[in-house]
Amino acid sequence: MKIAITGKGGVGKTTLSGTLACILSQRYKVFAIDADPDMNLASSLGIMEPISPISKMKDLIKERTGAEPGSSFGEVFKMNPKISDLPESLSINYDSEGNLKLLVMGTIDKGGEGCICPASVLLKALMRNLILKKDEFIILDMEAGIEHLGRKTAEAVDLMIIVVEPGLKSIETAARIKKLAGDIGIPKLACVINKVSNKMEENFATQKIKELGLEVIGTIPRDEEVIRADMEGHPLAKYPDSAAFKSIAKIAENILS
Ligand SMILES: Nc1ncnc2c1ncn2[C@@H]1O[C@H](COP(=O)(O)OP(=O)(O)OP(=O)(O)O)[C@@H](O)[C@H]1O
Repeated sequence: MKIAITGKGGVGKTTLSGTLACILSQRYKVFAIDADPDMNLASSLGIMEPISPISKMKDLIKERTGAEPGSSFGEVFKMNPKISDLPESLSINYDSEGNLKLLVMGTIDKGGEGCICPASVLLKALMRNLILKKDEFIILDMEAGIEHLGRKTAEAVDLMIIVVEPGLKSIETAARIKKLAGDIGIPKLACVINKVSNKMEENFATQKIKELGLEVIGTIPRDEEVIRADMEGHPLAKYPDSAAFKSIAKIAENILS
């Protein structure tokens, strides 16, 4: 199953992605893909060493596409680089059993819309390969803009989760994501409400999401343990008794049911 996690900046996409990946990897093979420019997924898994994103692997980009990253406009390079071996060779094993693997995509400094440069061609090909070919769980931590998924890749995403927090800004972003997701053919959308402090906030967000015609598949409370885990550089999965972890475990069950 392929799950893309999106939403406005700072709503908790990475916390949800990392924790869901940990929970699902207890039963399934999981590829966690960091496609968010902030590249925080590794630290939400408790991996503190710096990781070089694929977008910055100059030698690899040159070897596979035949061109230097950032090469000048008009340079000829391969549009269909060979990438089938890369998901395994470039991923970082999170656990000793190899059930949870992490891939950090990185970002391309775009010169304009729809940048076609060697690095972006390689990343897109890699994403397509992972999403279309792998039958494991894929958890894709994304930025709010989802156009770069591309229509063909989007069709292979089974579920897109939009994370919202109680407040109109993240709901407005959810509305925009819903429209884009419809445009590129994402088959199923659902919302998770994060950072909920009380019933009033939960009711507010639930009502707004309903008005958008979206389903809520879970609510995560605002929880000091999430902040503690973040400060200590631990994954939230290290705090299985925390209210936030338990709520995400329920969301995982919901997804699997
Ligand atoms: N349920 C929660 N309770 C308390 N704090 C939370 C909760 N969820 C997330 N946070 C905190 O909010 C901040 C943003 O979370 P996170 O990095 O997961 O969001 P994001 O949407 O991935 O952000 P970005 O868009 O910047 O990548 C972090 O400091 C995190 O610890």
